[in-house]
Amino acid sequence: MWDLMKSFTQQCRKKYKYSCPETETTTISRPSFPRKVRIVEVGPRDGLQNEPVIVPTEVKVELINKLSKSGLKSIEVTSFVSPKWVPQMSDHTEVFRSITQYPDVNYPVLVPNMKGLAGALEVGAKEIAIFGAVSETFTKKNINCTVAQSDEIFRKVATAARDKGMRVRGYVSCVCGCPYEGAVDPRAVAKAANSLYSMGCYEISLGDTIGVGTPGSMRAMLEEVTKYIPAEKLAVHCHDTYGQALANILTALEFGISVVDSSVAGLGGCPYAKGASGNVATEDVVYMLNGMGIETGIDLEQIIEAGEYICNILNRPSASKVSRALSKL
Ligand SMILES: CC(C)(COP(=O)([O-])OP(=O)([O-])OC[C@H]1O[C@@H](n2cnc3c(N)ncnc32)[C@H](O)[C@@H]1OP(=O)([O-])[O-])[C@@H](O)C(=O)NCCC(=O)NCCSC(=O)C[C@@](C)(O)CC(=O)[O-]
Repeated sequence: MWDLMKSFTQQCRKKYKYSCPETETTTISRPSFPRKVRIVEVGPRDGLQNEPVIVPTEVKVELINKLSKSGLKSIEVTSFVSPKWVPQMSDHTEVFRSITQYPDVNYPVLVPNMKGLAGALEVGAKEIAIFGAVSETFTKKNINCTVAQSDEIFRKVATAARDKGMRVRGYVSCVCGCPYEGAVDPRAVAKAANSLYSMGCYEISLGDTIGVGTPGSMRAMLEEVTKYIPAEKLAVHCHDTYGQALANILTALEFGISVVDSSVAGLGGCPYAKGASGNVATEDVVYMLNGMGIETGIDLEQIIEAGEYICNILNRPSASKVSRALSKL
């Protein structure tokens, strides 16, 4: 048994390139993680879009203002999608116009088509996010078209937005699995990410929309995607349905990825991915990164306070383990 364990350990060392001295107390050399991580807060959009009861505009504005004070540099504010499809985001214009914008913070908005881009331009947004997916069924349910059609639409949107001087971020959904089609081929993820990259997206966020990924599937997917897109142009967007999000983020950090999407209080889910829970909680990501000595520039207390604020309004406990643990002290 012991021999078997020893040979397994040696295989793992080779595979994962750990260098361990053969002594009684083996120390595993640390993979080189990024020194700094930028967190993209998606709670006000990805988090709230799934709330069944309409959240008052002034609450959304107050939440975003609180988040702006925490040191976050990127807060996805709302989406300019069809109000028939996602009524919760129908106050996008008022929300965007009412928030206090800090000069060193980006306030991207999600845009599905040219009509959405027109709305974003009208309010003076400087950054948009477009969103593709690997799976045909998810794309049909989410934006009512095929993957090829969505590529065409987003290429037009990205070109027009960049012509107007806007920054464009791209999402790929279902990178570790699709709620309708199941397992996803990492090569298909690389193709979708590359397509967004070729449209001029400055960053591609890889979304584990239903949170089924594990460090194993995340690694396989990232190995494929990083063949085509440098790690410094990638972000990860991990939902925490199966409790794997922090482990998956750690895997991404090992690849040199230094941008992580997260949602205050772990709010959210996707209206077109039944059963998917919220994004990983921002509080939990910041706590982990603090513990690893990785800079985020974010004040954990202020994020916790913003999380408590929205949870009190929604009348539910926070999905952040860190926030729950600290509230018991
Ligand atoms: C794409 C459409 C519009 C197609 O929807 P459609 O019904 O095929 O569009 P249409 O062009 O036929 O238009 C239908 C109606 O919507 C209007 N319309 C059309 N576009 C807009 C617009 N931009 N803003 C406002 N109104 C719009 C349009 O004017 C028309 O109004 P009517 O003539 O019937 O009165 C629709 O499917 C849609 O809005 N989908 C968005 C769904 C969504 O927001 N999903 C969640 C975000 S994705 C996500 O959460 C995943 C992510 C990004 O977080 C990453 C991850 O976790 O994986």
